[in-house]
Amino acid sequence: MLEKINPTQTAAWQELEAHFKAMKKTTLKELFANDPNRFDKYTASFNDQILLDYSKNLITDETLNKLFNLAKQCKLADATKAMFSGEKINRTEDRAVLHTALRNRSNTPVYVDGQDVMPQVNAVLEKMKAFCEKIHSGKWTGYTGKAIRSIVNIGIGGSDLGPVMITEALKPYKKANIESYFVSNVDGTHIAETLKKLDPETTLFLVASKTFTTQETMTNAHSARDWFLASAKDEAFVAKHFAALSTNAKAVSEFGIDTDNMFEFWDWVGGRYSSWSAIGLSIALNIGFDNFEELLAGAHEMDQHFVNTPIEKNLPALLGLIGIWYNNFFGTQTVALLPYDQYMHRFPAYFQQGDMESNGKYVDRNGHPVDYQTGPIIWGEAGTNGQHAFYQLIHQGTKLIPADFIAPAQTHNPLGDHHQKLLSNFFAQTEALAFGKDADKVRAEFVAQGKAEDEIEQLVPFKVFQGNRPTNSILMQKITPRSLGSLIAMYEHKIFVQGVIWNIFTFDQWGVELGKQLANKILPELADDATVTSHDSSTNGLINTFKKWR
Ligand SMILES: O=P(O)(O)OC[C@H]1O[C@](O)(CO)[C@@H](O)[C@@H]1O
Repeated sequence: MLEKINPTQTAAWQELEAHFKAMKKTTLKELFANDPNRFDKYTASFNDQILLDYSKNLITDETLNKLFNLAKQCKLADATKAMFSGEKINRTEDRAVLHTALRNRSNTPVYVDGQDVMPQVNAVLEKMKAFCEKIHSGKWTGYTGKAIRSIVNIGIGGSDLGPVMITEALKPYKKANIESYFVSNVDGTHIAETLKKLDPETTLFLVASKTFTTQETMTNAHSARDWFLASAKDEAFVAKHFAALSTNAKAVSEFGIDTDNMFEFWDWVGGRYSSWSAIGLSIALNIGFDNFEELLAGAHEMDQHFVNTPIEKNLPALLGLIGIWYNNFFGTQTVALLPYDQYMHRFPAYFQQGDMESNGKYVDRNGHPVDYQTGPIIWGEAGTNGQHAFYQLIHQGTKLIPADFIAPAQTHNPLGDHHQKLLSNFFAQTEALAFGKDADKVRAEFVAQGKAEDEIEQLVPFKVFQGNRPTNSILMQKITPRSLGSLIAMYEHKIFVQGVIWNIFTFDQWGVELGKQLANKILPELADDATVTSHDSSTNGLINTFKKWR
């Protein structure tokens, strides 16, 4: 059951506030100096695939115990049970939240409104498998009898970011005879530039939209259809080149896609949690269905870990609670996700939606504005590119930025000493952030270089690194479909843990609606050149200047 507990009213929160005052002056240097076993104590591993080192955080046993108490007092275990068992914890939409059922490889029944959802989940997976086989074997042919070579996923938000991120992250597993493309932006440039690379005879479009009403996706899908028909001429051929991934069968058939070519999912799958559903078809086509199943298996293993592992060794819970420590007590505003793996370059963007659309809420589960901070701003970039861009501010800026460093021990491209160099940066950065460089060390370096004393004293302040910047290191053995599935599920559950404690509804996203509504109101106003006066002066002025200049 999902209770409505104000976290700030719990005894644990009050204790954490008092503890924070005592901890404020502690440094990572002291914490490590006082405890030679800190690494052993503050690491948790998962299946020999993922090692979470959270020792470089401003925490002690006392901090962790108080955070564990907070989780208990906010009834995290009950909320977890409620989610996994199909309770309608997404109350503002009256929906269950069951992305975990999509990857429930143990096949235990999961009930929504008294009905086991597993038979339908498995049936869609079977349909996806059969479809992948037909495409990969060349049995599925286009309107001129040629095999399909290009897959274009048309979707946005959760119907795009997961497929893009996972396809990129798993590029080493890509099927040789398939090229994947992703079109999301309603900016005509996105589809126009993509279509330039395609041959209508060998292209399959996947229209990916939970609702099948999203303006961007439907506009792009219609443009793709027009482009296709300009060559194919006959609407009957659409069935060979368009498939739909959706919950909305009626809208799919109205668009003209044969419902035989529709891969279904359900309202209990949130968009940003939907890569495990039929939305993952573009992934399965790219890496093969067996690898897609591996992804599901890895996520399922993390689900089992999350449900069954005591909180002290529970990776998602640890990440979530340590995140709360910074967000709500240190007052940090952001979290950087920094994957040291080029294939993972869209990982920060993926969890930007995953986290910010989930926990970017100021109203609690009672409908009252909160008087504490909720979801952080998520951002990041692949290492080492980020180092040469924004790390200056993380090292020497005035803001405290907790960061997760993620890297695989094994590379898919063992080229010379590239990977050693990459990983030496991965290790060096968290060391530098934690321990910095004090004035004495800076001075000693200058002296060794033979610099004059007055010059040294002028430069010292600029060269000091205060350190004490917290990080998590997430070392993976290798990025494979299975381990990536586990990693994604770990972050999904981290978000869940935080949403439970903040007493917010993590699985709705009403905050995206107003902009959509207003855009729909403005769209007809752009149809002619008449002066617009129906808005505020800024909006009127911008629209009228646009009309003059276009
Ligand atoms: O899959 P759909 O229904 O096209 O929605 C796309 C995206 O739009 C959103 O509703 C936000 O605008 C996301 O939650 C969702 O992932």
